[in-house]
Amino acid sequence: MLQYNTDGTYLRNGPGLWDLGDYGFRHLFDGYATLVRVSFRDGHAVGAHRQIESEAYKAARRHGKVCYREFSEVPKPDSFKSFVGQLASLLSGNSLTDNSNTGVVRLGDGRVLCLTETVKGSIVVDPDTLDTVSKFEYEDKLGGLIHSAHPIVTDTEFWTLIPDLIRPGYVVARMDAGSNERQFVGRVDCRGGPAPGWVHSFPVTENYVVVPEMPLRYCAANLLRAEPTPLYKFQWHLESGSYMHVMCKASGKIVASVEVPPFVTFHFINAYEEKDEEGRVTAIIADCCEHNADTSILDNLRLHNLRAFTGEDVLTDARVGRFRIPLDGSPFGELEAALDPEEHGRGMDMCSINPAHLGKEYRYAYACGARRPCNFPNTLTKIDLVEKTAKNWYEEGAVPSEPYFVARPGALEEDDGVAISMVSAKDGSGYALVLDAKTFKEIARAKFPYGLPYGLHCCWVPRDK
Ligand SMILES: CC1=C(/C=C/C(C)=C/C=C/C(C)=C/C=C/C=C(C)/C=C/C=O)C(C)(C)CCC1
Ligand SMILES: [Fe+2]
Repeated sequence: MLQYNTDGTYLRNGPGLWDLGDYGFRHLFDGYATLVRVSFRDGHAVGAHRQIESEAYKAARRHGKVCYREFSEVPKPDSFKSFVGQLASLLSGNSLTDNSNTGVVRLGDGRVLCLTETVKGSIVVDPDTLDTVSKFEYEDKLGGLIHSAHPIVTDTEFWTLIPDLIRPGYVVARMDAGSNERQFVGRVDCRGGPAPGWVHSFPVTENYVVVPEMPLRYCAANLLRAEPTPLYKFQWHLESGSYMHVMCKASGKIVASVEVPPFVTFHFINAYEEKDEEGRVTAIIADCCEHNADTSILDNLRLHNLRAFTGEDVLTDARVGRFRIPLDGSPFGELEAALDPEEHGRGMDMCSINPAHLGKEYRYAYACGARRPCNFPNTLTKIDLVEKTAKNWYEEGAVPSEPYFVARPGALEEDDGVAISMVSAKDGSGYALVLDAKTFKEIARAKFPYGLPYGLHCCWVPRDK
């Protein structure tokens, strides 16, 4: 029995199936999407899980092999002729996967959408039955084969970033809730390197969209390769420089474009406008889970490494990277740790915040941290960005997923609510864990009758919506 007074459904998406008969994927991000739901009602929790019926998943089941280009694996060409065919289908996007194994969002109109980095991998699901309902197709002419896996979604709108690999840059687009038509807002041209930097996510403030350009850039040649390269579909171009661009949401104009120290991030936490005493915006503050400009995290997340913990501390260090992007025309921005990374064991990823603070000044972030030695983030951490401290939850041998913040209905304080995570216990069993977001102490746990695979991102569907 759960003593928890918010009714609704917690959904979590992630790559949950890595084996096809005798064949096993090698990277965490390749797995076919598994959707999990935990519905809270009158103090009770009921759970379910289901595979998302993407074309890539169905074809793999049918043929017993990889049939589309996944994060690291590609279908094996049977002959040179078929390789040429694959090349053509890559350019048209036909061979790209629609395995929507990364995020799940509830749109303003109530539709629930699972997402990955390919545009075609946007799939509408039913949050109650976990049925795969339909493809989500854009009804506009913006095109693009890939996009940021994390759009910014509110009750009224949807912001997305579309990298342009032909003319290196990014298109910023917005869409009204209830619509399938993105509107072009503006374009950012890359300042360095042969291709745009990987944009798994990006932050916004009330008035601006922040476009990161990191030196880990898409690589057309690696997209074509049959075997995974050390950086998969990407390449590290330290010489290209790293930049942060700021676009005005209303006009689409770039109001700042600064060079920053090199960085590697997948997940931005939040951003807000810094103001002076007269209320003028002087800078943009943008926070992210930053991997100390080291791409080894991608290697850390190979299944071979994740399944073989030897007791050695192999998880690379990460921090809350805080960018300060001045709006006074200065050419450089700053990047520093927002708090001492030791506070969260130098592990930092899979973050959430109180959505009421999206794009605004905020104090708390929830994420996965580390208790060392470890090969994967193994704690839940609540970051206090004002006090520069962290509260940590840890259970020996357990692997928790993203702590997802859900506000208490009627909450006035930023941390009045719960953080929900799904935990794989040391013995292989699993449970949903509900932490009081204020104290970061356990309120409840609901055991599953069986263990579930690791998963990535979450959303919350309130019961009366
Ligand atoms: C399928 C294609 C691609 C796919 C890219 C995908 C599926 C990217 C997924 C990225 C994810 C899930 C990133 C999550 C990061 C989590 C971290 C760092 C957690 C750390 C824990 O400490 C492209 C690569 C876009 C190319 C086309 C084909
Ligand atoms: Fe992500």
